[in-house]
Amino acid sequence: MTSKIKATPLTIVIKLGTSSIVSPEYPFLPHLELLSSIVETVVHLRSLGHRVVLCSSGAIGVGLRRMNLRGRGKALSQKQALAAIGQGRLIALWDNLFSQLDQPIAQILLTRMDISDRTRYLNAQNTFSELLQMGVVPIVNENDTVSVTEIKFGDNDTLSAISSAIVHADYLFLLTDVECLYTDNPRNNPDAKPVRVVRDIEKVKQQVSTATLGTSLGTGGMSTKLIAAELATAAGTTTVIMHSANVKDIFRVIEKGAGPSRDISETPYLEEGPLCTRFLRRETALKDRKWWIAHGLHSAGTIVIDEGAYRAIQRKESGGRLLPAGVVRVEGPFASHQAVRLIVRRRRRDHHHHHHRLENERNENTDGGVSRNSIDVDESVPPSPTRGSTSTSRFSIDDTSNKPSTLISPALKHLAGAGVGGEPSTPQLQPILSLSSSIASLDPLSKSIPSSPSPATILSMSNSSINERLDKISLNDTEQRDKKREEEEGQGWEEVEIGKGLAQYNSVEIDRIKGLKSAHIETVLGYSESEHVVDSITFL
Ligand SMILES: N[C@@H](CCC(=O)OP(=O)(O)O)C(=O)O
Repeated sequence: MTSKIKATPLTIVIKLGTSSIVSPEYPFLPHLELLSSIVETVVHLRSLGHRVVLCSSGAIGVGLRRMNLRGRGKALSQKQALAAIGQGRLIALWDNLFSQLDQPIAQILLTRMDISDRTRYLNAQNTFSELLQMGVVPIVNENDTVSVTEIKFGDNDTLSAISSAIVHADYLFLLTDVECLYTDNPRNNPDAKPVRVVRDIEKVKQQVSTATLGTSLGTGGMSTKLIAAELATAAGTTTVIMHSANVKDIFRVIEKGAGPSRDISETPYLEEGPLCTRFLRRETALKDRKWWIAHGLHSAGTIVIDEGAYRAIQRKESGGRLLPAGVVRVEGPFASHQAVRLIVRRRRRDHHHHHHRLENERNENTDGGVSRNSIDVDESVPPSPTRGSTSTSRFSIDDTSNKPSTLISPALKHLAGAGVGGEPSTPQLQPILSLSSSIASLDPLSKSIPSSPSPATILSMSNSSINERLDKISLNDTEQRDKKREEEEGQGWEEVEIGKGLAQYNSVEIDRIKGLKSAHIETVLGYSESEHVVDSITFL
């Protein structure tokens, strides 16, 4: 299989979807042969000195089998109950298989809330690190029992990417029931070609439609895999989509390595070897804290800045901090020290010509809907729609490549949810309501945002009325912002999301001092905590 010589130790995350763990139809039998081969691979990787984390879905599927049910029902509570039934048995199954080869495992159940809170994030990181040092294989799943919409990752592809960032993984393997990303749906289009290497996920997302619902049990699909790849590569993790039946190819992939190079001439070997799609990690990975701000932390509001401010905050001397003078608009409510999205408002750059140029480029470079600039298409391999699997996965690729490209990072769109749209099949993260971290720390909100309840009002409301109220606020905000944006776009302006940062004042305060020099902060607010309104800025 591979040499016995110890390799440079790598940290490897392997994600297995529900379809790889149980059969998608009643009676949801576990794929024991496949699971055993995963276990052998992981133990072999460990014997070569690598650290391995497994991200395992399947709790609901195993729960269904235990209860002898035919379907999981629609209610969230039903899914949660089934996950609670199945998770124990799922981990017992893994423990059983791993213990045959004397490999200890650990169970890690996470929710998005654990990632949004810096202390909990660091605690999770410490636990992972300790386990890996002890030679244990952590097995991660979403903590479905407590994971309601507001705090859900939604799919384990995203969870595995976040786990990869937490452990600073070198590789993330997304094992699924197709071999790789294709230029089109190989089931419907015999000319569909495998995509071997992806250097620019953003381009691929614009050019390949990946609207897939995943299997009947899983929630992921090709689109969530691209989002996961975007998150993981930003954290410095090379991400690989591979058929779970080909799990032993992992050795060949890591033997070849996959540097961050964007230049195909530097990595020609990547186009050969096992059939899979490799997303090359970003040349400059975001540092842990910056990645966490950009992707782990939920943003509570938005600050729109002008182009001058955008130029200023890009300079090193700014220290990644924003002065109030450059603020054009504030969308809240948010408290000081909460994360905010940063958007630059700028004149449209010859939009018409730009659009046409993009169209032309797309037509010139496209074969089966995918540009050759951003990906490498394998002409030699015939399309082979899934093998060895009874899965109902719809690998997709209905063509939506002509849709206008979004100005907002799809990864953030997926994670931030409210107010920035999202793919219909992807669960959205709603505004997180943590009474301890968000509401209790809200500074008094002035009457200048009439729709915003005061903290006292919020605290006296029931949880459901708080949620309703916040939903309304964010809906109003979203509607207003969309309307304003439409008006402005018509007048030759556009707004582009550029990053995130930590607010130094609350939304009402920043609204009052926007456009002013820092020296005036004290005069207007009666005090001045900082001359900056946003700190720790992280660009997308
Ligand atoms: N956490 C849930 C499944 C989440 C999910 O569906 O993930 P996936 O099968 O990877 O799309 C479970 O263990 O059943």
